[in-house]
Amino acid sequence: MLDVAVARARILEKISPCGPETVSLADATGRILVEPVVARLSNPPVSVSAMDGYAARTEDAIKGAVLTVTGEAPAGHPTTQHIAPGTCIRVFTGSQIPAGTSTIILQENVIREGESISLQTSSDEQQFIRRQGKDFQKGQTLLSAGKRLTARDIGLAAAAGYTWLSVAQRPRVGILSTGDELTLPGDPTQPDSIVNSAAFMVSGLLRTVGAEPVILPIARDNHTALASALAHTTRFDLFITIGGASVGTYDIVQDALKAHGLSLDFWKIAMRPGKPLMSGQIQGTPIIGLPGNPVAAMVCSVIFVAPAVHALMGQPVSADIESENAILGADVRQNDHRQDFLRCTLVKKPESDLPVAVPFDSQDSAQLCILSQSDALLLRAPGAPLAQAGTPCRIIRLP
Ligand SMILES: Nc1nc2c(c(=O)[nH]1)N[C@H]1C(S)=C(S)[C@@H](COP(=O)(O)OP(=O)(O)OC[C@H]3O[C@@H](n4cnc5c(N)ncnc54)[C@H](O)[C@@H]3O)O[C@H]1N2
Ligand code: MOO
Repeated sequence: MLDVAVARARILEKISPCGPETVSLADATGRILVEPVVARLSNPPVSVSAMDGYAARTEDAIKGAVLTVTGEAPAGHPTTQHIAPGTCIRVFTGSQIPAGTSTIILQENVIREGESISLQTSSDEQQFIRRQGKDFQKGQTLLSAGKRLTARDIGLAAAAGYTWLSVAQRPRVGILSTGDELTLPGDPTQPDSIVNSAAFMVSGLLRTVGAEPVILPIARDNHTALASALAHTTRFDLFITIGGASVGTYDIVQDALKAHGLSLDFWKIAMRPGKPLMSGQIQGTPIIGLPGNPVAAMVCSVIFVAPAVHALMGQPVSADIESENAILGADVRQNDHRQDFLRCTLVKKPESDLPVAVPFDSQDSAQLCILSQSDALLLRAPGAPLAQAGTPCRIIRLP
Protein backbone atom coordinates (compact mmCIF):
# COMPACT_ATOMS: atom_id res chain seq x y z
CA MET A 1 0.00 0.00 0.00
CA LEU A 2 1.23 3.44 -0.99
CA ASP A 3 2.25 6.21 1.41
CA VAL A 4 -0.21 9.18 1.40
CA ALA A 5 2.36 11.84 0.33
CA VAL A 6 3.68 9.55 -2.44
CA ALA A 7 0.11 9.01 -3.68
CA ARG A 8 -0.54 12.76 -3.67
CA ALA A 9 2.68 13.40 -5.57
CA ARG A 10 1.76 10.77 -8.16
CA ILE A 11 -1.70 12.26 -8.69
CA LEU A 12 -0.36 15.83 -8.90
CA GLU A 13 2.50 15.07 -11.30
CA LYS A 14 0.03 13.81 -13.94
CA ILE A 15 -2.10 16.97 -13.89
CA SER A 16 -1.76 19.80 -16.41
CA PRO A 17 -3.54 23.11 -15.74
CA CYS A 18 -6.76 23.76 -17.68
CA GLY A 19 -5.62 27.22 -18.81
CA PRO A 20 -7.13 30.71 -18.53
CA GLU A 21 -10.44 32.23 -19.58
CA THR A 22 -11.76 35.77 -19.55
CA VAL A 23 -14.70 36.58 -17.29
CA SER A 24 -16.54 39.77 -16.46
CA LEU A 25 -15.88 41.39 -13.10
CA ALA A 26 -19.37 40.37 -11.98
CA ASP A 27 -18.46 36.69 -12.40
CA ALA A 28 -14.92 36.81 -11.05
CA THR A 29 -15.45 36.46 -7.29
CA GLY A 30 -13.81 33.28 -5.99
CA ARG A 31 -11.87 32.70 -9.21
CA ILE A 32 -8.08 32.39 -9.44
CA LEU A 33 -6.44 35.37 -11.11
CA VAL A 34 -4.09 34.37 -13.94
CA GLU A 35 -2.68 37.76 -14.94
CA PRO A 36 -1.81 40.46 -12.41
CA VAL A 37 -4.09 43.47 -12.07
CA VAL A 38 -1.96 46.52 -12.88
CA ALA A 39 -3.79 49.81 -12.28
CA ARG A 40 -4.97 51.44 -15.53
CA LEU A 41 -6.17 54.46 -13.56
CA SER A 42 -5.08 56.23 -10.39
CA ASN A 43 -7.41 56.45 -7.44
CA PRO A 44 -8.52 59.07 -6.83
CA PRO A 45 -7.82 60.15 -10.41
CA VAL A 46 -7.50 63.79 -9.27
CA SER A 47 -7.25 65.40 -5.83
CA VAL A 48 -10.72 65.59 -4.30
CA SER A 49 -12.47 66.89 -1.22
CA ALA A 50 -13.15 64.30 1.49
CA MET A 51 -15.97 66.39 3.02
CA ASP A 52 -18.82 68.73 2.19
CA GLY A 53 -17.52 72.26 2.81
CA TYR A 54 -15.47 75.06 1.28
CA ALA A 55 -12.16 74.88 -0.59
CA ALA A 56 -9.84 77.65 0.60
CA ARG A 57 -6.24 78.73 1.23
CA THR A 58 -4.97 77.65 4.65
CA GLU A 59 -3.67 81.13 5.36
CA ASP A 60 -7.25 82.46 5.01
CA ALA A 61 -8.88 79.67 7.00
CA ILE A 62 -8.46 81.27 10.39
CA LYS A 63 -11.05 81.32 13.16
CA GLY A 64 -13.06 84.58 12.90
CA ALA A 65 -12.21 85.20 9.21
CA VAL A 66 -14.96 86.03 6.73
CA LEU A 67 -14.49 84.62 3.18
CA THR A 68 -16.42 85.31 -0.02
CA VAL A 69 -17.92 82.29 -1.76
CA THR A 70 -17.07 82.83 -5.44
CA GLY A 71 -18.46 79.61 -6.96
CA GLU A 72 -19.50 75.99 -6.58
CA ALA A 73 -17.90 72.75 -7.83
CA PRO A 74 -20.15 69.70 -7.27
CA ALA A 75 -18.65 66.20 -7.74
CA GLY A 76 -18.45 65.52 -11.48
CA HIS A 77 -18.59 69.27 -12.30
CA PRO A 78 -15.09 70.71 -11.72
CA THR A 79 -14.50 74.42 -11.86
CA THR A 80 -11.76 76.29 -13.69
CA GLN A 81 -11.82 79.03 -11.05
CA HIS A 82 -8.75 79.56 -8.83
CA ILE A 83 -9.02 80.30 -5.14
CA ALA A 84 -8.10 83.95 -4.82
CA PRO A 85 -7.01 85.40 -1.43
CA GLY A 86 -9.99 86.00 0.89
CA THR A 87 -12.28 83.72 -1.16
CA CYS A 88 -13.46 80.15 -1.13
CA ILE A 89 -15.40 77.78 -3.41
CA ARG A 90 -18.28 75.57 -2.29
CA VAL A 91 -17.29 71.88 -2.67
CA PHE A 92 -18.80 68.50 -1.77
CA THR A 93 -17.46 65.06 -0.90
CA GLY A 94 -15.78 63.80 -4.09
CA SER A 95 -15.51 67.24 -5.75
CA GLN A 96 -12.29 67.85 -7.63
CA ILE A 97 -10.54 70.53 -5.59
CA PRO A 98 -10.17 73.87 -7.38
CA ALA A 99 -6.67 75.15 -8.24
CA GLY A 100 -5.07 76.95 -5.29
CA THR A 101 -6.88 74.93 -2.61
CA SER A 102 -4.75 74.02 0.40
CA THR A 103 -7.49 73.18 2.91
CA ILE A 104 -11.15 72.20 3.06
CA ILE A 105 -13.22 74.03 5.65
CA LEU A 106 -15.89 71.77 7.10
CA GLN A 107 -19.43 72.98 6.38
CA GLU A 108 -20.41 72.53 10.06
CA ASN A 109 -17.64 74.95 11.12
CA VAL A 110 -18.95 78.02 9.29
CA ILE A 111 -21.94 80.32 9.41
CA ARG A 112 -23.09 81.18 5.92
CA GLU A 113 -24.86 84.39 5.12
CA GLY A 114 -25.54 85.02 1.43
CA GLU A 115 -22.26 84.69 -0.45
CA SER A 116 -19.98 84.87 2.58
CA ILE A 117 -18.96 82.47 5.35
CA SER A 118 -17.60 83.31 8.79
CA LEU A 119 -15.25 80.69 10.21
CA GLN A 120 -15.93 79.31 13.69
CA THR A 121 -12.60 77.40 13.81
CA SER A 122 -9.28 77.42 11.96
CA SER A 123 -8.52 74.71 9.39
CA ASP A 124 -5.26 72.80 9.08
CA GLU A 125 -3.07 72.70 5.96
CA GLN A 126 -4.24 69.92 3.57
CA GLN A 127 -7.14 68.96 5.82
CA PHE A 128 -9.86 66.85 4.15
CA ILE A 129 -8.01 66.74 0.81
CA ARG A 130 -7.65 63.30 -0.76
CA ARG A 131 -4.57 63.63 -2.94
CA GLN A 132 -4.51 62.21 -6.48
CA GLY A 133 -3.32 58.57 -6.37
CA LYS A 134 -3.46 58.37 -2.57
CA ASP A 135 -5.16 54.95 -2.82
CA PHE A 136 -3.15 53.68 -5.81
CA GLN A 137 -1.26 55.02 -8.79
CA LYS A 138 -1.66 54.08 -12.44
CA GLY A 139 0.88 51.34 -13.25
CA GLN A 140 0.94 49.97 -9.70
CA THR A 141 0.51 46.18 -9.37
CA LEU A 142 -2.56 45.75 -7.21
CA LEU A 143 -3.32 42.01 -7.38
CA SER A 144 -0.86 39.23 -8.14
CA ALA A 145 -1.46 36.23 -10.38
CA GLY A 146 -2.52 33.17 -8.38
CA LYS A 147 -4.73 35.11 -5.97
CA ARG A 148 -8.24 33.83 -5.25
CA LEU A 149 -10.39 36.89 -5.90
CA THR A 150 -12.52 38.22 -3.07
CA ALA A 151 -15.42 40.64 -3.47
CA ARG A 152 -13.00 43.33 -2.19
CA ASP A 153 -10.53 42.49 -4.95
CA ILE A 154 -13.30 42.89 -7.53
CA GLY A 155 -14.00 46.39 -6.20
CA LEU A 156 -10.31 47.23 -6.45
CA ALA A 157 -10.04 45.89 -10.02
CA ALA A 158 -13.14 47.88 -11.03
CA ALA A 159 -11.68 51.10 -9.58
CA ALA A 160 -8.44 50.34 -11.42
CA GLY A 161 -10.22 50.39 -14.79
CA TYR A 162 -10.88 46.69 -15.43
CA THR A 163 -14.10 45.24 -16.89
CA TRP A 164 -12.77 41.72 -17.64
CA LEU A 165 -10.28 39.57 -15.77
CA SER A 166 -8.18 36.64 -16.89
CA VAL A 167 -8.83 33.77 -14.47
CA ALA A 168 -8.14 30.04 -14.34
CA GLN A 169 -10.86 27.96 -15.97
CA ARG A 170 -13.06 26.08 -13.51
CA PRO A 171 -12.08 22.43 -13.89
CA ARG A 172 -15.07 20.35 -14.96
CA VAL A 173 -15.24 17.31 -12.75
CA GLY A 174 -17.51 14.35 -13.55
CA ILE A 175 -18.79 12.38 -10.55
CA LEU A 176 -19.97 8.83 -11.24
CA SER A 177 -21.54 6.96 -8.33
CA THR A 178 -21.86 3.19 -8.63
CA GLY A 179 -23.97 0.66 -6.79
CA ASP A 180 -27.23 -1.30 -7.10
CA GLU A 181 -28.28 -0.13 -3.63
CA LEU A 182 -28.00 3.61 -4.38
CA THR A 183 -30.88 6.03 -4.92
CA LEU A 184 -30.86 9.74 -5.51
CA PRO A 185 -31.98 12.03 -2.68
CA GLY A 186 -35.77 12.35 -2.96
CA ASP A 187 -36.25 9.22 -5.09
CA PRO A 188 -38.47 6.37 -3.86
CA THR A 189 -36.48 4.02 -1.59
CA GLN A 190 -36.46 0.24 -1.05
CA PRO A 191 -36.01 -1.00 2.54
CA ASP A 192 -32.26 -1.48 1.92
CA SER A 193 -31.66 1.56 -0.29
CA ILE A 194 -28.72 3.79 0.46
CA VAL A 195 -29.07 7.43 -0.54
CA ASN A 196 -26.25 8.72 -2.72
CA SER A 197 -24.90 11.14 -0.14
CA ALA A 198 -21.29 10.88 -1.24
CA ALA A 199 -21.76 12.38 -4.71
CA PHE A 200 -23.46 15.46 -3.26
CA MET A 201 -20.83 15.83 -0.54
CA VAL A 202 -17.96 15.55 -3.02
CA SER A 203 -19.77 17.92 -5.37
CA GLY A 204 -20.13 20.46 -2.55
CA LEU A 205 -16.43 20.26 -1.78
CA LEU A 206 -15.58 20.64 -5.47
CA ARG A 207 -17.63 23.81 -5.67
CA THR A 208 -15.95 25.14 -2.52
CA VAL A 209 -12.52 24.74 -4.10
CA GLY A 210 -13.55 26.33 -7.40
CA ALA A 211 -14.39 23.40 -9.68
CA GLU A 212 -17.54 22.83 -11.72
CA PRO A 213 -18.90 19.45 -10.60
CA VAL A 214 -21.27 17.40 -12.75
CA ILE A 215 -23.15 14.63 -10.96
CA LEU A 216 -23.75 11.86 -13.50
CA PRO A 217 -26.58 9.30 -13.30
CA ILE A 218 -25.85 6.40 -10.91
CA ALA A 219 -24.27 3.41 -12.67
CA ARG A 220 -25.49 0.00 -11.57
CA ASP A 221 -23.04 -2.77 -10.66
CA ASN A 222 -22.75 -4.34 -14.11
CA HIS A 223 -20.34 -3.89 -16.98
CA THR A 224 -22.97 -2.68 -19.43
CA ALA A 225 -24.10 0.15 -17.16
CA LEU A 226 -20.55 1.14 -16.27
CA ALA A 227 -19.40 1.01 -19.89
CA SER A 228 -22.09 3.43 -21.02
CA ALA A 229 -21.37 5.76 -18.07
CA LEU A 230 -17.65 5.76 -18.78
CA ALA A 231 -18.20 6.88 -22.36
CA HIS A 232 -18.21 10.43 -20.99
CA THR A 233 -14.92 10.41 -19.07
CA THR A 234 -12.84 12.43 -21.52
CA ARG A 235 -15.35 15.31 -21.57
CA PHE A 236 -14.04 16.22 -18.13
CA ASP A 237 -10.82 17.67 -16.73
CA LEU A 238 -11.03 15.17 -13.88
CA PHE A 239 -13.26 12.13 -13.56
CA ILE A 240 -14.26 10.69 -10.20
CA THR A 241 -15.91 7.39 -9.46
CA ILE A 242 -17.44 6.59 -6.08
CA GLY A 243 -17.78 3.03 -4.76
CA GLY A 244 -16.97 -0.39 -6.13
CA ALA A 245 -13.29 0.24 -5.41
CA SER A 246 -12.72 -2.59 -2.94
CA VAL A 247 -12.36 -6.35 -3.35
CA GLY A 248 -15.99 -7.57 -3.25
CA THR A 249 -17.51 -9.58 -6.10
CA TYR A 250 -19.48 -6.54 -7.26
CA ASP A 251 -16.58 -4.10 -6.95
CA ILE A 252 -16.04 -3.99 -10.69
CA VAL A 253 -15.28 -0.31 -11.26
CA GLN A 254 -11.56 -0.84 -11.80
CA ASP A 255 -12.21 -3.63 -14.34
CA ALA A 256 -14.74 -1.46 -16.14
CA LEU A 257 -12.29 1.46 -16.21
CA LYS A 258 -9.55 -0.83 -17.55
CA ALA A 259 -11.87 -2.10 -20.26
CA HIS A 260 -12.34 1.55 -21.15
CA GLY A 261 -8.61 2.17 -21.51
CA LEU A 262 -7.60 3.05 -17.94
CA SER A 263 -3.89 3.25 -17.39
CA LEU A 264 -3.86 2.41 -13.67
CA ASP A 265 -1.28 4.32 -11.69
CA PHE A 266 -1.99 2.91 -8.23
CA TRP A 267 -4.66 1.26 -6.14
CA LYS A 268 -4.71 1.18 -2.32
CA ILE A 269 -3.15 3.66 0.03
CA ALA A 270 -1.90 3.15 3.57
CA MET A 271 -4.55 5.39 5.08
CA ARG A 272 -7.71 5.08 7.14
CA PRO A 273 -10.32 5.81 5.97
CA GLY A 274 -9.68 5.60 2.23
CA LYS A 275 -7.60 2.47 1.71
CA PRO A 276 -9.09 1.34 -1.64
CA LEU A 277 -8.47 4.67 -3.45
CA MET A 278 -7.42 4.25 -7.07
CA SER A 279 -5.77 6.62 -9.52
CA GLY A 280 -4.98 6.56 -13.22
CA GLN A 281 -5.76 8.19 -16.55
CA ILE A 282 -7.97 7.50 -19.54
CA GLN A 283 -6.64 9.22 -22.68
CA GLY A 284 -4.97 11.86 -20.52
CA THR A 285 -7.99 12.53 -18.29
CA PRO A 286 -7.05 11.95 -14.67
CA ILE A 287 -9.32 9.45 -12.91
CA ILE A 288 -9.66 9.16 -9.15
CA GLY A 289 -11.66 6.19 -7.86
CA LEU A 290 -13.00 6.99 -4.40
CA PRO A 291 -14.09 4.35 -1.90
CA GLY A 292 -17.84 4.02 -1.42
CA ASN A 293 -18.00 4.57 2.32
CA PRO A 294 -19.05 8.22 2.29
CA VAL A 295 -16.67 9.38 5.03
CA ALA A 296 -13.79 7.70 3.19
CA ALA A 297 -14.94 9.37 -0.05
CA MET A 298 -14.94 12.78 1.65
CA VAL A 299 -11.61 12.36 3.43
CA CYS A 300 -10.00 11.21 0.16
CA SER A 301 -11.56 14.20 -1.59
CA VAL A 302 -10.04 16.59 0.95
CA ILE A 303 -6.63 14.90 0.72
CA PHE A 304 -6.45 14.11 -3.03
CA VAL A 305 -9.29 15.63 -5.06
CA ALA A 306 -9.12 19.21 -3.72
CA PRO A 307 -5.34 19.46 -4.38
CA ALA A 308 -5.91 18.00 -7.86
CA VAL A 309 -8.42 20.79 -8.54
CA HIS A 310 -5.94 23.39 -7.29
CA ALA A 311 -3.32 21.94 -9.64
CA LEU A 312 -5.84 22.02 -12.54
CA MET A 313 -6.25 25.73 -11.79
CA GLY A 314 -2.47 26.21 -11.93
CA GLN A 315 -2.02 26.76 -8.22
CA PRO A 316 1.10 25.47 -6.50
CA VAL A 317 0.31 22.38 -4.41
CA SER A 318 2.71 20.43 -2.24
CA ALA A 319 2.69 16.64 -2.06
CA ASP A 320 2.94 16.97 1.71
CA ILE A 321 -0.35 17.62 3.44
CA GLU A 322 -0.63 21.08 4.95
CA SER A 323 -1.46 20.58 8.61
CA GLU A 324 -1.37 22.75 11.71
CA ASN A 325 -0.45 22.32 15.37
CA ALA A 326 -3.01 21.41 18.00
CA ILE A 327 -3.11 19.78 21.43
CA LEU A 328 -4.46 16.29 21.81
CA GLY A 329 -7.72 16.27 23.77
CA ALA A 330 -7.83 12.53 24.56
CA ASP A 331 -5.43 9.59 24.74
CA VAL A 332 -5.00 7.83 21.37
CA ARG A 333 -3.65 4.33 20.98
CA GLN A 334 -0.58 3.22 19.06
CA ASN A 335 -1.20 3.32 15.29
CA ASP A 336 -0.69 0.46 12.84
CA HIS A 337 0.88 0.83 9.39
CA ARG A 338 -1.88 3.13 7.97
CA GLN A 339 -1.96 6.94 8.23
CA ASP A 340 -5.05 7.75 10.28
CA PHE A 341 -7.34 10.73 9.70
CA LEU A 342 -9.44 10.80 12.87
CA ARG A 343 -12.57 12.91 12.84
CA CYS A 344 -12.35 15.37 15.75
CA THR A 345 -13.81 18.53 17.20
CA LEU A 346 -11.66 21.55 18.05
CA VAL A 347 -12.07 23.21 21.42
CA LYS A 348 -10.54 26.58 22.31
CA LYS A 349 -9.01 26.70 25.80
CA PRO A 350 -8.19 30.09 27.39
CA GLU A 351 -4.74 28.90 28.58
CA SER A 352 -3.48 28.01 25.06
CA ASP A 353 -3.31 29.58 21.60
CA LEU A 354 -3.62 26.13 20.06
CA PRO A 355 -6.97 24.37 19.65
CA VAL A 356 -7.55 21.13 21.52
CA ALA A 357 -8.42 18.27 19.14
CA VAL A 358 -10.88 15.80 20.63
CA PRO A 359 -11.34 12.70 18.44
CA PHE A 360 -14.74 11.03 18.30
CA ASP A 361 -14.89 7.59 19.97
CA SER A 362 -16.36 6.05 16.82
CA GLN A 363 -14.35 6.41 13.62
CA ASP A 364 -16.65 4.30 11.41
CA SER A 365 -16.30 5.51 7.83
CA ALA A 366 -20.05 5.34 7.23
CA GLN A 367 -21.01 7.84 9.99
CA LEU A 368 -22.03 11.05 8.31
CA CYS A 369 -23.39 12.59 11.50
CA ILE A 370 -19.95 12.51 13.12
CA LEU A 371 -18.36 13.81 9.94
CA SER A 372 -20.79 16.72 9.89
CA GLN A 373 -20.01 17.53 13.55
CA SER A 374 -16.24 17.35 13.01
CA ASP A 375 -14.10 20.46 12.73
CA ALA A 376 -10.91 18.76 11.62
CA LEU A 377 -9.03 15.55 10.88
CA LEU A 378 -6.48 14.55 13.50
CA LEU A 379 -3.40 13.09 11.81
CA ARG A 380 -1.81 9.93 13.17
CA ALA A 381 1.28 8.86 11.25
CA PRO A 382 1.83 5.21 10.38
CA GLY A 383 3.33 3.46 13.44
CA ALA A 384 2.79 6.49 15.72
CA PRO A 385 3.17 5.42 19.38
CA LEU A 386 0.41 5.80 21.97
CA ALA A 387 -0.11 9.52 22.64
CA GLN A 388 -1.58 11.10 25.74
CA ALA A 389 -4.04 13.94 26.12
CA GLY A 390 -2.21 17.26 26.44
CA THR A 391 0.60 16.37 24.02
CA PRO A 392 1.11 18.14 20.64
CA CYS A 393 -0.58 16.78 17.52
CA ARG A 394 -1.27 17.86 13.93
CA ILE A 395 -4.66 18.55 12.38
CA ILE A 396 -6.23 19.51 9.05
CA ARG A 397 -9.25 21.78 9.32
CA LEU A 398 -12.22 20.49 7.33
CA PRO A 399 -13.72 22.80 4.73
N1 LIG B 1 -12.87 -7.77 2.45
C1 LIG B 1 -12.68 -6.45 2.43
N2 LIG B 1 -13.74 -5.66 2.49
C2 LIG B 1 -13.58 -4.32 2.47
C3 LIG B 1 -12.29 -3.78 2.40
C4 LIG B 1 -11.18 -4.64 2.33
O1 LIG B 1 -10.01 -4.23 2.27
N3 LIG B 1 -11.43 -5.98 2.34
N4 LIG B 1 -12.15 -2.42 2.42
C5 LIG B 1 -13.18 -1.72 3.12
C6 LIG B 1 -12.99 -0.29 2.95
S1 LIG B 1 -11.64 0.37 3.71
C7 LIG B 1 -13.88 0.46 2.29
S2 LIG B 1 -13.76 2.17 2.29
C8 LIG B 1 -15.00 -0.07 1.56
C9 LIG B 1 -14.99 0.56 0.18
O2 LIG B 1 -15.63 -0.22 -0.68
P1 LIG B 1 -16.05 0.18 -2.14
O3 LIG B 1 -15.32 1.33 -2.65
O4 LIG B 1 -16.02 -1.05 -2.92
O5 LIG B 1 -17.52 0.71 -1.91
P2 LIG B 1 -18.89 -0.09 -1.97
O6 LIG B 1 -18.67 -1.50 -1.58
O7 LIG B 1 -19.49 0.20 -3.24
O8 LIG B 1 -19.65 0.66 -0.81
C10 LIG B 1 -19.22 0.66 0.52
C11 LIG B 1 -20.33 1.25 1.37
O9 LIG B 1 -20.57 2.58 1.02
C12 LIG B 1 -21.91 2.77 0.56
N5 LIG B 1 -21.89 3.69 -0.59
C13 LIG B 1 -21.34 3.43 -1.79
N6 LIG B 1 -21.50 4.49 -2.59
C14 LIG B 1 -22.13 5.42 -1.87
C15 LIG B 1 -22.57 6.75 -2.16
N7 LIG B 1 -22.38 7.31 -3.38
N8 LIG B 1 -23.20 7.45 -1.19
C16 LIG B 1 -23.40 6.87 0.04
N9 LIG B 1 -23.00 5.62 0.35
C17 LIG B 1 -22.38 4.91 -0.58
C18 LIG B 1 -22.35 1.42 0.14
O10 LIG B 1 -23.74 1.29 0.18
C19 LIG B 1 -21.65 0.53 1.16
O11 LIG B 1 -22.38 0.53 2.37
O12 LIG B 1 -14.90 -1.47 1.48
C20 LIG B 1 -14.58 -2.11 2.71
N10 LIG B 1 -14.68 -3.50 2.52
O1 MOO C 1 -11.69 3.58 3.39
MO1 MOO C 1 -12.44 2.53 4.42
O2 MOO C 1 -13.51 3.72 4.93
O3 MOO C 1 -11.01 2.71 5.46
O4 MOO C 1 -13.36 1.70 5.64
